[in-house]
Amino acid sequence: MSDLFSGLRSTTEVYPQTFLLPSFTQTKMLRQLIVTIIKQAPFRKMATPNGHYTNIPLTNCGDWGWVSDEQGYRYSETDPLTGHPWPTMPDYFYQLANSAAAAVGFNNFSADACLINQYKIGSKLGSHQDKNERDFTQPIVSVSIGLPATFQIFGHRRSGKAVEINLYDGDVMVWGGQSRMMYHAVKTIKANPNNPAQRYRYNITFRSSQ
Ligand SMILES: O=C(O)CCC(=O)C(=O)O
Ligand SMILES: [Fe+2]
Repeated sequence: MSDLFSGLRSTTEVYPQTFLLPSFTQTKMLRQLIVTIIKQAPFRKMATPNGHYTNIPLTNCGDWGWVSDEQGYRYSETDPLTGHPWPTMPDYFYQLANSAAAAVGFNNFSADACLINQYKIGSKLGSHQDKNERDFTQPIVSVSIGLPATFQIFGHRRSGKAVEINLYDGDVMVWGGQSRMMYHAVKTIKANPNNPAQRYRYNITFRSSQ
């Protein structure tokens, strides 16, 4: 683990091969880097195959970006909004993803895609699997910034009883191995009574897409 991202509280396995790394990172630099990224590739909702739009505005950085349109979900080397390559993944992001993965035993993680979601108060993310990547031996590394959230783990069923994990600014989750294909969701984001000025939650997921 690098000194930059050493955890303050202890790591827990919240579900088989799903790890919570509380306060693993500071988020000031991450926010600044997101500001730079969205100047080149703004947050946007994307059309979905069922004729709707994604609930959550999103963007990407890295060699590949997750995209959705009427045809389906996939990874693309270019931003459909601009036709340009996605912004380069900042080295700081790459180091963070690697050190989080390595901290829980995924030593060869190499993210080539980085999806950034923007949640406002009242928004949520429905149950889904992250399954558009090619190599399911590689984990997902997920970083929470801003407003708290409740992350739900359903396991191999889409719904039913969930394990609920509270996620706060700076928390990182890593899931891989037998959890890699788990169904997961984010419950409706609420205002933070400890910080009423906070308006958004950002989530960055690092993926090995190819
Ligand atoms: O926002 C989160 O914590 C999870 C996001 C997620 O599951 C996704 O982007 O696929
Ligand atoms: Fe996901």
